[in-house]
Amino acid sequence: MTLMLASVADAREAEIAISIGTDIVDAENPAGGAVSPLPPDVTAAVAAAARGRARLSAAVGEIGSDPGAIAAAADRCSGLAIEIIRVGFASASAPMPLVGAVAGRHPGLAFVAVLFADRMPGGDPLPLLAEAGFRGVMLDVADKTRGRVLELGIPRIAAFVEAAKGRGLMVGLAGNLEPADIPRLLPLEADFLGFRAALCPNADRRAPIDPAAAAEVRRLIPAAAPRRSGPGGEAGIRAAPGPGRRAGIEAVADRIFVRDLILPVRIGVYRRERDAPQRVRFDVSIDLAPRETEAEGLAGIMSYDVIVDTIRTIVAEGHVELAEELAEEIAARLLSDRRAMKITVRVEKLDLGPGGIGVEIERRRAS
Ligand SMILES: O=C[C@H](O)COP(=O)(O)O
Repeated sequence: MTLMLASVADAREAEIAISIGTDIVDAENPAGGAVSPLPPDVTAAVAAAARGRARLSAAVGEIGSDPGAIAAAADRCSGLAIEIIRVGFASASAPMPLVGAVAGRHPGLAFVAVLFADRMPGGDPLPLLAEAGFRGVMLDVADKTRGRVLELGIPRIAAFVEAAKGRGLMVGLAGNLEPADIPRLLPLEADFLGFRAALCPNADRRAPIDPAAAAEVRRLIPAAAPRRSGPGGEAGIRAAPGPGRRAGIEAVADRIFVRDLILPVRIGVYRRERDAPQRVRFDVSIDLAPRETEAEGLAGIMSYDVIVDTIRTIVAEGHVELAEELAEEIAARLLSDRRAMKITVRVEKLDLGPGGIGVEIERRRAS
Protein backbone atom coordinates (compact mmCIF):
# COMPACT_ATOMS: atom_id res chain seq x y z
CA MET A 1 0.00 0.00 0.00
CA THR A 2 1.45 3.35 -1.05
CA LEU A 3 0.48 6.35 1.07
CA MET A 4 0.17 9.99 0.06
CA LEU A 5 2.40 12.53 1.84
CA ALA A 6 1.56 16.21 1.40
CA SER A 7 4.00 18.92 2.45
CA VAL A 8 2.17 21.82 4.05
CA ALA A 9 3.32 25.29 5.05
CA ASP A 10 0.87 26.02 7.87
CA ALA A 11 -2.12 24.76 9.83
CA ARG A 12 -4.62 25.99 7.22
CA GLU A 13 -2.94 23.88 4.54
CA ALA A 14 -2.86 20.96 6.98
CA GLU A 15 -6.66 21.21 7.17
CA ILE A 16 -6.92 21.12 3.36
CA ALA A 17 -4.56 18.14 3.16
CA ILE A 18 -6.63 16.27 5.74
CA SER A 19 -9.90 17.17 4.02
CA ILE A 20 -8.81 15.48 0.80
CA GLY A 21 -7.65 12.37 2.65
CA THR A 22 -3.89 12.81 2.84
CA ASP A 23 -2.30 9.95 4.77
CA ILE A 24 0.82 11.81 5.96
CA VAL A 25 0.81 15.55 6.65
CA ASP A 26 4.35 16.85 6.41
CA ALA A 27 5.48 20.20 7.84
CA GLU A 28 7.93 21.76 5.38
CA ASN A 29 8.89 25.27 4.37
CA PRO A 30 8.15 25.33 0.62
CA ALA A 31 10.21 28.47 0.14
CA GLY A 32 13.31 26.49 1.08
CA GLY A 33 14.38 23.15 -0.32
CA ALA A 34 13.12 19.60 0.05
CA VAL A 35 13.97 19.43 3.75
CA SER A 36 13.61 23.05 4.79
CA PRO A 37 12.02 23.25 8.27
CA LEU A 38 9.14 25.50 9.24
CA PRO A 39 9.59 27.75 12.29
CA PRO A 40 8.95 25.74 15.49
CA ASP A 41 5.67 27.52 16.29
CA VAL A 42 4.28 26.84 12.78
CA THR A 43 5.33 23.18 12.98
CA ALA A 44 3.55 22.97 16.33
CA ALA A 45 0.39 24.47 14.79
CA VAL A 46 0.51 21.98 11.88
CA ALA A 47 0.93 19.14 14.36
CA ALA A 48 -1.96 20.39 16.47
CA ALA A 49 -4.21 20.55 13.37
CA ALA A 50 -3.29 17.09 12.08
CA ARG A 51 -2.78 15.09 15.27
CA GLY A 52 -5.09 12.07 15.39
CA ARG A 53 -6.41 12.73 11.88
CA ALA A 54 -3.37 11.87 9.77
CA ARG A 55 0.14 10.66 10.34
CA LEU A 56 2.62 13.46 10.96
CA SER A 57 5.99 14.19 9.46
CA ALA A 58 8.36 17.15 9.46
CA ALA A 59 11.36 18.29 7.45
CA VAL A 60 14.22 19.23 9.78
CA GLY A 61 17.09 20.23 7.48
CA GLU A 62 20.22 18.58 6.14
CA ILE A 63 22.76 16.55 8.03
CA GLY A 64 25.55 19.08 8.02
CA SER A 65 28.34 20.01 10.32
CA ASP A 66 25.86 20.79 13.11
CA PRO A 67 24.11 17.61 14.30
CA GLY A 68 23.01 19.70 17.31
CA ALA A 69 20.40 21.38 15.09
CA ILE A 70 18.97 17.98 14.08
CA ALA A 71 19.01 16.90 17.73
CA ALA A 72 17.07 20.00 18.81
CA ALA A 73 14.53 19.52 16.00
CA ALA A 74 14.11 15.84 16.94
CA ASP A 75 13.46 16.80 20.58
CA ARG A 76 10.78 19.28 19.50
CA CYS A 77 9.16 16.83 17.06
CA SER A 78 9.01 14.07 19.67
CA GLY A 79 7.08 16.38 21.94
CA LEU A 80 4.58 17.09 19.16
CA ALA A 81 3.74 13.43 18.43
CA ILE A 82 5.37 13.69 15.01
CA GLU A 83 6.15 10.17 13.74
CA ILE A 84 8.58 10.82 10.91
CA ILE A 85 11.37 13.36 10.52
CA ARG A 86 12.91 13.91 7.13
CA VAL A 87 16.62 14.67 7.19
CA GLY A 88 18.56 15.63 4.04
CA PHE A 89 21.56 13.42 3.28
CA ALA A 90 23.81 14.63 0.49
CA SER A 91 27.24 13.39 1.43
CA ALA A 92 28.71 10.15 2.68
CA SER A 93 30.99 12.24 4.91
CA ALA A 94 28.02 13.36 7.03
CA PRO A 95 28.43 12.77 10.77
CA MET A 96 26.36 9.60 10.77
CA PRO A 97 27.30 8.22 14.21
CA LEU A 98 26.16 11.48 15.81
CA VAL A 99 22.85 11.46 13.97
CA GLY A 100 22.52 7.77 14.80
CA ALA A 101 22.92 8.64 18.48
CA VAL A 102 20.14 11.23 18.19
CA ALA A 103 17.89 8.68 16.45
CA GLY A 104 18.62 6.21 19.24
CA ARG A 105 17.32 8.69 21.83
CA HIS A 106 13.96 8.90 20.02
CA PRO A 107 12.70 5.37 19.39
CA GLY A 108 9.22 6.69 18.61
CA LEU A 109 10.51 8.89 15.81
CA ALA A 110 11.31 7.37 12.41
CA PHE A 111 14.33 9.13 10.91
CA VAL A 112 14.01 9.18 7.12
CA ALA A 113 17.08 10.18 5.12
CA VAL A 114 16.26 12.25 2.06
CA LEU A 115 18.62 11.57 -0.85
CA PHE A 116 18.70 13.93 -3.78
CA ALA A 117 18.45 12.39 -7.24
CA ASP A 118 20.29 15.40 -8.66
CA ARG A 119 23.05 15.25 -6.01
CA MET A 120 23.41 11.53 -5.36
CA PRO A 121 26.29 10.70 -3.02
CA GLY A 122 28.84 8.30 -4.46
CA GLY A 123 28.63 4.62 -3.58
CA ASP A 124 25.70 2.94 -1.89
CA PRO A 125 24.58 4.97 1.14
CA LEU A 126 21.91 2.48 2.23
CA PRO A 127 24.12 0.28 4.46
CA LEU A 128 25.49 3.41 6.17
CA LEU A 129 22.01 4.78 6.77
CA ALA A 130 20.54 1.50 8.02
CA GLU A 131 23.48 1.04 10.38
CA ALA A 132 23.14 4.59 11.74
CA GLY A 133 19.55 3.84 12.78
CA PHE A 134 17.61 5.49 9.97
CA ARG A 135 14.27 3.76 9.57
CA GLY A 136 13.59 4.99 6.07
CA VAL A 137 14.94 6.64 2.96
CA MET A 138 13.40 8.94 0.44
CA LEU A 139 14.38 10.08 -3.02
CA ASP A 140 13.73 13.73 -3.79
CA VAL A 141 15.48 16.50 -5.73
CA ALA A 142 17.66 19.32 -4.40
CA ASP A 143 16.90 21.77 -7.19
CA LYS A 144 13.16 22.26 -7.00
CA THR A 145 13.18 24.69 -9.94
CA ARG A 146 14.33 22.10 -12.48
CA GLY A 147 14.89 18.69 -10.99
CA ARG A 148 12.49 15.77 -11.37
CA VAL A 149 13.07 12.46 -9.68
CA LEU A 150 11.65 10.72 -12.78
CA GLU A 151 14.77 11.86 -14.62
CA LEU A 152 16.55 9.00 -12.91
CA GLY A 153 14.37 6.65 -14.96
CA ILE A 154 11.98 4.04 -13.61
CA PRO A 155 14.52 1.16 -13.65
CA ARG A 156 16.89 3.03 -11.30
CA ILE A 157 14.08 4.19 -9.05
CA ALA A 158 12.71 0.63 -8.93
CA ALA A 159 16.15 -0.71 -8.02
CA PHE A 160 16.45 1.89 -5.24
CA VAL A 161 13.05 0.95 -3.81
CA GLU A 162 13.90 -2.74 -3.88
CA ALA A 163 17.34 -2.24 -2.30
CA ALA A 164 15.90 -0.10 0.49
CA LYS A 165 13.12 -2.58 1.19
CA GLY A 166 15.70 -5.35 1.19
CA ARG A 167 17.34 -3.57 4.14
CA GLY A 168 14.02 -3.21 5.92
CA LEU A 169 13.82 0.54 5.30
CA MET A 170 10.63 2.45 4.65
CA VAL A 171 10.84 4.13 1.21
CA GLY A 172 9.40 7.40 -0.05
CA LEU A 173 9.56 8.99 -3.48
CA ALA A 174 9.16 12.68 -4.28
CA GLY A 175 10.70 15.37 -6.43
CA ASN A 176 8.40 17.48 -8.55
CA LEU A 177 6.06 14.56 -9.08
CA GLU A 178 3.19 15.23 -11.47
CA PRO A 179 -0.19 13.48 -11.48
CA ALA A 180 0.79 11.52 -14.62
CA ASP A 181 3.82 10.12 -12.76
CA ILE A 182 1.64 8.42 -10.17
CA PRO A 183 0.45 5.42 -12.26
CA ARG A 184 4.09 4.85 -13.23
CA LEU A 185 5.31 4.87 -9.63
CA LEU A 186 2.53 2.86 -7.97
CA PRO A 187 3.77 -0.49 -9.36
CA LEU A 188 7.06 0.11 -7.49
CA GLU A 189 5.16 -0.20 -4.19
CA ALA A 190 7.04 2.52 -2.31
CA ASP A 191 5.63 3.21 1.16
CA PHE A 192 4.68 6.75 0.27
CA LEU A 193 4.75 9.31 -2.53
CA GLY A 194 5.44 12.91 -1.48
CA PHE A 195 4.00 16.02 -3.07
CA ARG A 196 4.11 19.78 -2.86
CA ALA A 197 4.32 21.35 -6.34
CA ALA A 198 1.55 19.09 -7.74
CA LEU A 199 -0.78 20.33 -5.01
CA CYS A 200 -0.33 23.99 -5.94
CA PRO A 201 -1.64 26.11 -8.82
CA ASN A 202 0.66 25.97 -11.86
CA ALA A 203 2.91 23.59 -9.92
CA ASP A 204 4.28 26.59 -8.03
CA ARG A 205 5.31 24.99 -4.73
CA ARG A 206 5.50 28.38 -2.99
CA ALA A 207 1.84 29.13 -3.72
CA PRO A 208 -0.86 28.01 -1.27
CA ILE A 209 -2.23 24.50 -1.82
CA ASP A 210 -5.14 24.28 -4.25
CA PRO A 211 -7.75 21.84 -2.87
CA ALA A 212 -8.78 20.68 -6.38
CA ALA A 213 -5.21 19.91 -7.42
CA ALA A 214 -4.61 18.10 -4.13
CA ALA A 215 -7.80 16.06 -4.54
CA GLU A 216 -6.73 15.04 -8.05
CA VAL A 217 -3.44 13.68 -6.67
CA ARG A 218 -5.35 11.85 -3.91
CA ARG A 219 -7.73 10.30 -6.45
CA LEU A 220 -4.79 8.72 -8.28
CA ILE A 221 -3.45 6.91 -5.20
CA PRO A 222 -5.69 4.10 -3.99
CA ALA A 223 -6.64 4.93 -0.41
CA ALA A 224 -5.73 2.74 2.55
CA ALA A 225 -8.95 3.52 4.39
CA PRO A 226 -12.30 5.17 3.65
CA ARG A 227 -11.63 8.76 2.68
CA ARG A 228 -12.35 11.55 5.02
CA SER A 229 -14.51 14.27 3.54
CA GLY A 230 -14.84 17.92 4.31
CA PRO A 231 -14.58 21.38 2.87
CA GLY A 232 -12.67 21.34 -0.38
CA GLY A 233 -12.79 17.55 -0.39
CA GLU A 234 -13.68 15.18 -3.17
CA ALA A 235 -17.36 15.96 -3.18
CA GLY A 236 -16.84 19.23 -5.03
CA ILE A 237 -14.54 17.82 -7.66
CA ARG A 238 -16.09 15.85 -10.49
CA ALA A 239 -14.35 15.04 -13.74
CA ALA A 240 -16.28 15.11 -17.00
CA PRO A 241 -17.46 11.70 -18.23
CA GLY A 242 -14.60 9.90 -19.91
CA PRO A 243 -14.51 8.13 -23.29
CA GLY A 244 -16.85 5.16 -23.41
CA ARG A 245 -19.29 6.77 -21.02
CA ARG A 246 -20.90 9.22 -23.38
CA ALA A 247 -24.65 9.03 -23.79
CA GLY A 248 -25.74 6.66 -26.56
CA ILE A 249 -22.32 5.07 -26.97
CA GLU A 250 -21.54 1.63 -25.64
CA ALA A 251 -17.95 0.80 -24.68
CA VAL A 252 -16.85 -2.42 -26.44
CA ALA A 253 -13.15 -2.60 -25.69
CA ASP A 254 -10.20 -0.45 -24.71
CA ARG A 255 -6.77 -1.50 -25.85
CA ILE A 256 -3.48 0.22 -25.13
CA PHE A 257 -0.31 -0.55 -27.00
CA VAL A 258 3.34 0.25 -27.47
CA ARG A 259 4.75 -0.35 -30.92
CA ASP A 260 8.29 -0.45 -32.26
CA LEU A 261 10.04 0.16 -28.96
CA ILE A 262 13.65 -0.69 -29.76
CA LEU A 263 16.10 -1.15 -26.88
CA PRO A 264 19.59 -2.60 -26.47
CA VAL A 265 19.07 -5.88 -24.59
CA ARG A 266 21.43 -8.48 -23.16
CA ILE A 267 19.76 -11.59 -24.49
CA GLY A 268 20.63 -14.95 -26.01
CA VAL A 269 22.25 -18.30 -25.38
CA TYR A 270 25.23 -18.01 -27.74
CA ARG A 271 28.58 -16.83 -26.42
CA ARG A 272 28.63 -13.93 -28.86
CA GLU A 273 25.27 -12.83 -27.49
CA ARG A 274 26.68 -12.62 -23.98
CA ASP A 275 29.39 -10.14 -24.91
CA ALA A 276 27.25 -7.19 -25.91
CA PRO A 277 23.65 -6.07 -25.99
CA GLN A 278 21.69 -6.39 -29.23
CA ARG A 279 18.74 -4.45 -30.56
CA VAL A 280 15.36 -5.88 -29.68
CA ARG A 281 12.02 -4.54 -30.83
CA PHE A 282 9.03 -4.78 -28.49
CA ASP A 283 5.37 -4.62 -29.46
CA VAL A 284 2.83 -4.95 -26.69
CA SER A 285 -0.92 -4.53 -26.65
CA ILE A 286 -3.20 -4.92 -23.67
CA ASP A 287 -6.97 -5.39 -23.64
CA LEU A 288 -8.36 -3.58 -20.65
CA ALA A 289 -11.28 -4.36 -18.38
CA PRO A 290 -14.22 -2.00 -18.72
CA ARG A 291 -13.64 1.18 -16.77
CA GLU A 292 -15.05 1.54 -13.31
CA THR A 293 -17.72 4.17 -13.42
CA GLU A 294 -16.28 6.25 -10.59
CA ALA A 295 -12.71 6.17 -11.89
CA GLU A 296 -12.34 8.93 -14.43
CA GLY A 297 -9.39 10.73 -16.00
CA LEU A 298 -5.94 9.37 -15.19
CA ALA A 299 -7.37 7.29 -12.33
CA GLY A 300 -9.48 5.26 -14.76
CA ILE A 301 -6.84 4.31 -17.27
CA MET A 302 -3.82 2.08 -17.46
CA SER A 303 -0.99 4.27 -18.68
CA TYR A 304 1.01 3.09 -21.67
CA ASP A 305 4.02 4.60 -19.87
CA VAL A 306 3.70 1.62 -17.53
CA ILE A 307 4.30 -0.74 -20.47
CA VAL A 308 7.49 1.07 -21.44
CA ASP A 309 8.65 1.35 -17.81
CA THR A 310 8.05 -2.36 -17.21
CA ILE A 311 10.04 -3.38 -20.28
CA ARG A 312 12.90 -1.02 -19.43
CA THR A 313 12.99 -2.26 -15.84
CA ILE A 314 13.12 -5.93 -16.83
CA VAL A 315 15.80 -5.25 -19.43
CA ALA A 316 17.89 -3.34 -16.85
CA GLU A 317 17.77 -6.31 -14.46
CA GLY A 318 20.34 -8.22 -16.51
CA HIS A 319 20.94 -10.88 -19.13
CA VAL A 320 18.05 -13.09 -20.20
CA GLU A 321 18.60 -16.24 -22.21
CA LEU A 322 15.41 -16.59 -24.22
CA ALA A 323 13.09 -14.18 -25.96
CA GLU A 324 10.26 -16.43 -24.70
CA GLU A 325 11.33 -15.84 -21.06
CA LEU A 326 11.51 -12.11 -21.63
CA ALA A 327 8.06 -12.03 -23.24
CA GLU A 328 6.63 -14.16 -20.43
CA GLU A 329 8.07 -11.87 -17.74
CA ILE A 330 6.69 -8.77 -19.45
CA ALA A 331 3.26 -10.41 -19.74
CA ALA A 332 3.24 -11.55 -16.11
CA ARG A 333 4.22 -8.17 -14.67
CA LEU A 334 1.75 -6.23 -16.78
CA LEU A 335 -1.10 -8.66 -16.08
CA SER A 336 -0.59 -8.00 -12.37
CA ASP A 337 -2.40 -4.70 -13.00
CA ARG A 338 -6.02 -5.55 -12.33
CA ARG A 339 -7.17 -3.53 -15.37
CA ALA A 340 -5.15 -5.67 -17.81
CA MET A 341 -7.25 -8.62 -19.04
CA LYS A 342 -5.32 -9.91 -22.03
CA ILE A 343 -1.91 -9.13 -23.40
CA THR A 344 0.05 -9.75 -26.57
CA VAL A 345 3.82 -9.40 -26.34
CA ARG A 346 6.15 -9.61 -29.31
CA VAL A 347 9.91 -9.71 -28.75
CA GLU A 348 11.96 -9.46 -31.91
CA LYS A 349 15.74 -9.63 -32.21
CA LEU A 350 16.84 -7.27 -34.96
CA ASP A 351 20.56 -7.97 -35.29
CA LEU A 352 20.67 -11.71 -35.99
CA GLY A 353 19.14 -12.43 -39.34
CA PRO A 354 18.36 -10.65 -42.51
CA GLY A 355 14.99 -9.96 -40.93
CA GLY A 356 13.50 -9.90 -37.45
CA ILE A 357 13.54 -13.10 -35.38
CA GLY A 358 11.49 -13.60 -32.29
CA VAL A 359 8.38 -14.69 -30.51
CA GLU A 360 4.88 -13.45 -29.94
CA ILE A 361 2.84 -14.64 -26.98
CA GLU A 362 -0.73 -14.02 -25.93
CA ARG A 363 -1.74 -14.37 -22.30
CA ARG A 364 -4.99 -13.81 -20.47
CA ARG A 365 -5.75 -13.14 -16.81
CA ALA A 366 -6.91 -16.44 -15.31
CA SER A 367 -9.62 -15.00 -13.07
O1 LIG B 1 7.72 15.10 -0.32
C1 LIG B 1 7.99 16.21 -0.10
C2 LIG B 1 8.34 17.32 -0.94
O2 LIG B 1 7.89 18.42 -0.31
C3 LIG B 1 7.88 17.21 -2.37
O3 LIG B 1 7.91 18.47 -2.99
P1 LIG B 1 7.72 18.68 -4.58
O4 LIG B 1 6.55 17.88 -5.00
O5 LIG B 1 7.52 20.15 -4.75
O6 LIG B 1 9.00 18.21 -5.19
